[in-house]
Amino acid sequence: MLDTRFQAAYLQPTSTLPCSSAFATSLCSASPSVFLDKHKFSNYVKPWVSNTARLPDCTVRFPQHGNAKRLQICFISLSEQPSSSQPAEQNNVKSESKIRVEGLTRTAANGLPILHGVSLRVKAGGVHGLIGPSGSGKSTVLRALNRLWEPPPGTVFIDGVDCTKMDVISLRRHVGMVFQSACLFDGLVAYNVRYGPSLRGIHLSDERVEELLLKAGISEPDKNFLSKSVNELSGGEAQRVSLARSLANEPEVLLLDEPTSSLDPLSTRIVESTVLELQAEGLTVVLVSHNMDQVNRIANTATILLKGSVLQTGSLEELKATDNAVVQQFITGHMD
Ligand SMILES: Nc1ncnc2c1ncn2[C@@H]1O[C@H](COP(=O)(O)OP(=O)(O)OP(=O)(O)O)[C@@H](O)[C@H]1O
Repeated sequence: MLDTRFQAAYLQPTSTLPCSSAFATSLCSASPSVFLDKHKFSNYVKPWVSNTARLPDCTVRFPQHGNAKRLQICFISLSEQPSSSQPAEQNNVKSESKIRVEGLTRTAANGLPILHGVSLRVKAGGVHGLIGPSGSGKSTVLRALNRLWEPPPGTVFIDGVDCTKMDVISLRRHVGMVFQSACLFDGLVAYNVRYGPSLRGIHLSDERVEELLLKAGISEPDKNFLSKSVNELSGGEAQRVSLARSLANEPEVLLLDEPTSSLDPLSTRIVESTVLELQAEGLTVVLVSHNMDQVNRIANTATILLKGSVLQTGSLEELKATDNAVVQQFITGHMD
């Protein structure tokens, strides 16, 4: 039986998605802590996926009969269930860092190391770039920050509180994440943007939805766009709708995993301006980007990761001033 919080989550709107077994595998490895009904899982997914442990991101249900390549996904990441532990804001611990990572280590199921003792700090209201070559562990660090995989206790702190001690649903509302490839719910654009607040009984007006879409870089988001099916969106539009959906929750921290990878230069600049505007209002941002120009435009601090270890972390000025030639190559965008 599932934890009662997650049974409740089953009642949330669902999305049915045709998919290949490869997609199912990547879904579960990208979100290794999805809660699921273990019986259905073992019937339908075991051949595809080895990690059955946890799924904080969404609930994945598999049909009892019929086409095993249709996943029914019940998203819970934006819902607010009763807290089983103290959320950060109710805890009186004060911290200079909005985010503190201390000796974060992860080892893959096959024993291969992914992260070795990563430590970094992000000040409240800062934009922190996570830089490094492909496979260096940037997304793994990012996903630990809102427990898309469960970091070891005592390694990830938000406002000084160990994130593993927080209610995961509350954590995710305050620490929003936008993935490189948008993962939208079946249905209309407006439904997606309204989804998080609607779970708290808040209905966003069309005007507010349009405003959020505009902030996310959609130019002239009119009623026609709001009533568009997400299946009709381009990759770049879907990425921006996904950003608008995160912004609708008014997060305190936004985790951005290459948020402009599918965008044209103009839309990229609009998203960057939004990040800077929100930062001015106090939002803390962690940005994974391969684009060093972008990091230079919007980040004030950064961490360079290399093979799962921190090469250097600090302000961009400190990184630029270092004598380390490898750091210099990263920071000037001459190595990736
Ligand atoms: N669940 C997992 N099981 C096994 N290996 C994993 C898992 N998650 C990540 N890895 C491996 O860990 C390494 C770091 O992956 P990660 O996605 O964090 O890198 P990245 O720096 O974000 O890469 P990119 O820039 O290409 O997105 C990769 O070699 C990846 O294959």
